[in-house]
Amino acid sequence: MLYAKTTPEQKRVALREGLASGTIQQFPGAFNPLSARLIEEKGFNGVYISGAVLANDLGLPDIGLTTLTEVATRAGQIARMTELPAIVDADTGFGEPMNVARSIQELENAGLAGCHIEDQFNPKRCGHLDGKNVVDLETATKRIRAAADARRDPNFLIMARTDIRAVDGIEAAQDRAKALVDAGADAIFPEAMRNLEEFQAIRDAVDVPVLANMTEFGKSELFTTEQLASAGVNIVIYPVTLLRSAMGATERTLDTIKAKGSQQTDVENMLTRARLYELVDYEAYNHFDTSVFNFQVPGQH
Ligand SMILES: C[C@](O)(C(=O)O)[C@H](CC(=O)O)C(=O)O
Repeated sequence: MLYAKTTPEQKRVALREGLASGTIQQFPGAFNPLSARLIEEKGFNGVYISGAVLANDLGLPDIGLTTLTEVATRAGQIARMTELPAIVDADTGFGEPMNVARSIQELENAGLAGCHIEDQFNPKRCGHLDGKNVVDLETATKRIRAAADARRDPNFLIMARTDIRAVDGIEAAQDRAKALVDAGADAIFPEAMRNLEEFQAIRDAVDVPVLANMTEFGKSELFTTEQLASAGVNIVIYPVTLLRSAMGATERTLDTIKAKGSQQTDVENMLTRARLYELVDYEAYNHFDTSVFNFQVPGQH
């Protein structure tokens, strides 16, 4: 009950071990702390916290409008509710390299296991839209160097995301990935790869873990974990998938209520009261007194 028992330090070790395990790691995107619980219960390796989801949840587009405080606070609320490691989308790092350094320390404080910092210009765009721009190599590597230098826990994972593929092509993405690793990145997130060969090209260029972003309605086909693993990918995120599913169900139920005057026909698709209580561990709270204070008071037996 209450928050996770696993400490942020332990989660960071678990993330590193997972990445080194040789098994592709699956990180679905939680859209709130409760969905992180479900991700854990279903046996996934970790929780992804998407910048698009955090922005969209506030009714905003994903163009860099959210602040470090908002992201760290919400990501922390999600991370503390699961025993799994959580990694968060830190966009461009929320400013200049010095701001990036502070962002890393705040995300460590919030209990995250790692984050990714990207090389887009501000205002950033969704990685799967056209018309993106990337910063020059020096600016991109400074962000990563600042991030790597700032962390206090050496296991906090600094992942470099590059959006350069859409701007300058796959060879430029390979070159940039190499430079970002030289600057201190622990892993590479090559955004908007067109096919498995492109993932393989990044894999061949670097010797750190490679991430695949399996976001729907984007530029990448939705490959299976088996396909991705065969192209050398180590970790896959499904960033907006659960928000899209939940909002799809929400829209359908609203339409049902409107059309039929009742939600009755949708009830069978809902999480039951019992299941919801199970996810929030209701029973444990009910038994708090008996489990915590179940000892013999001296002199009273
Ligand atoms: C990964 C991503 O940055 C995110 O915010 O989750 C987005 C996801 C999306 O918009 O589908 C991205 O730019 O790919």
